[in-house]
Formats: sequence, structure tokens, C-alpha cells
Amino acid sequence: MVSDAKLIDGKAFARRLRHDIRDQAQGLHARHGVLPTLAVVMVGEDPASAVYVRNKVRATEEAGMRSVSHHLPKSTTQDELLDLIAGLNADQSVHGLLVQLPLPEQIDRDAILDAINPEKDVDGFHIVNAGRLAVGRQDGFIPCTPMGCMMLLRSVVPNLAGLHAVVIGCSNIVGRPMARLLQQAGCTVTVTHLKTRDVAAETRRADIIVVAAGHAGLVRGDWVKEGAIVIDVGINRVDTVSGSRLVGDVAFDEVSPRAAAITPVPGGVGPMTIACLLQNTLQAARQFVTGVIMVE
Ligand SMILES: Nc1nc(=O)c2c([nH]1)NC[C@@H]1CN(c3ccc(C(=O)N[C@@H](CCC(=O)O)C(=O)O)cc3)C=[N+]21
Repeated sequence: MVSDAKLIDGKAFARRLRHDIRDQAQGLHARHGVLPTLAVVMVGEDPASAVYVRNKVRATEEAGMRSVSHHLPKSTTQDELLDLIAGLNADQSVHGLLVQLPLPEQIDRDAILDAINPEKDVDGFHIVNAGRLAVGRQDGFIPCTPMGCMMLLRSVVPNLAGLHAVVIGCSNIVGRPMARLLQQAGCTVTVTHLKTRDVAAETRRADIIVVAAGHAGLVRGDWVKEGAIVIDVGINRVDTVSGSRLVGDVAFDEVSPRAAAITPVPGGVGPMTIACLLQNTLQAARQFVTGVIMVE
């Protein structure tokens, strides 16, 4: 691809971050004998989830950390999954723990997320960590995708204070935590959702647009103010004549001439999500070490 100053290279940013994390993980191991460890639990056979889980495991090991993965059949009951989580919560050698979503329909997602020890909740999906973020406390885990988006935004504009940000989508995983983080960074934040009357009217006023709608090509050229920064969280697989490819929620060819900076899909937010998962796993291991030192 031609080098383009406005393209935000999430892949390169994530590579550097993973390199730093590797150094820090080695330091922790050398000083305290603690090898940061991430447990990943997957239930069922969702092919996209299987790819993500494999990528997470590989990235964890490449960063010099340990990974433990558990793959359970689609027929797993909620109680069986809760038992596994209880065991991983109690396992002192495991610092970070995540359950890949989505889960099969017989399992209540919230019951599972609530069962994870919040101090191991490296996805930041536990209600306690969501609550910490909601009230502006700094001691929780921040969900990986919004954390990665903030890093990419700050790489373009270090000081976001006073900017108007529009977040499209209000899921607990991306939109809501994203809005909190932008607000804490001093942005004026609008969150649009399915009931919003005119999403384009909102985005046209935005200095920053973050879209996590899961709708290929939703954001069109004329939705975007000249000079805006556009962060595309969408990952949609679309069929082409020669197979399929990944596209975001932004009509990239229309939007990129107008934007001051824009993330591509793939190679934008996705790689940052995984790098931030490693960052949270390192944080969990550090907090484990601090806790051990405090009780000694
Ligand atoms: N408990 C849980 N935590 C998650 O963090 C979680 C989850 N469940 N369920 C599914 C989503 C999705 N997700 C992605 C991570 C990396 C890429 C990524 O690296 N994408 C590459 C492309 C990958 C490809 O080619 O398929 C890119 O955008 O460049 C994408 C998506 C994490 N998720």
C-alpha cells in the first residue's frame, strides 16, 4: 500500500506495544518469578471465535507470557462453565481470564461474566470493572477495543480535550466504555444507537467518529466533516467474486479523502484489541505480585 499519512497503522502500533509488553513481562518474571498467564475459555465451534482465540494465544506466547486455553463443546451447561471458571479463579498461576463471546444460547452471558474474578477480568466486561470505569475510577480493567481506540486517537491528537466525538453503537463491549473514555479525555460525546433519528446529522458535526455498529459501509462520505478523525471498529466479512474479505463499518473509499486520519480494516483497531489484552494481562500479573507482597 502507498504510504499515506492519514492512514492510522494499528498493526504497526500494536506490534510496538506488544514488543514493550514483552520487555515488561520479562522484567516481571526476572524480578518476581511470576510469568504473566492468560486463560482463554471458548465454548462451541463459532469459526470466527476460533480464529480470534488462536490469535490471542499466539500473541500471548509471542509476548513471552503463558497461555492456557480451554475449549468446551457447544453442549456445555452453564454449571459446567461456572465450575471451570471457579477453578481458574482459584488457580494462583492464572492472572488473566476471559471467556470468548458469543456463548451458546443455553448459557446466560451475564451470569458467566459476573462469575469471573474482577481482578482477573482482562476483558473488562465484569460489572465491577464496568462500574469502576463508569464512575471514573482508575483501578479497573478497561475493555480492550476501546482502550486500543483511545491509543490510536492519542497517536494522532495527544490532547483530545474539547473535541466533539460521536460514537455509533452503544454495546457494553465497545460503544459504552468508548464513550466513557472519550468523556474522561475531555471530549463532548454523543452516542447514537438504533433509535437515533438522524445519525448522519450527528456525525457531520463530529471531530472524532468511532463506529462500532457491525454494519458494512454504514458511514458514507457525506456523513463526515472535512478533517475529522475516523476510527472504524467494524469487522464484517463480505463475499466477493474471489471469495470473501473483511471490511469495516466505514465506506473507506468515500470517507478517507475527507478524513484527517482514518483506521483501515483490517490492520486498524483489530490488532490493537489483542495488544491491549496483553497489556491488561500484564497489569493483572503486576497486581497479583503487588497483592502477594502486601500480604507477606
Ligand atoms: N470475550 C471476548 N473478548 C474479545 O475481545 C472478543 C470476543 N469475546 N469476541 C469476539 C471479539 C472480536 N475480537 C477481535 C479481536 C481481534 C481482531 C483482529 O485482530 N482483527 C484483524 C484481522 C483478523 C482477520 O483477518 O480475521 C484486523 O482487524 O486487522 C478482530 C476482532 C475480539 N473479541
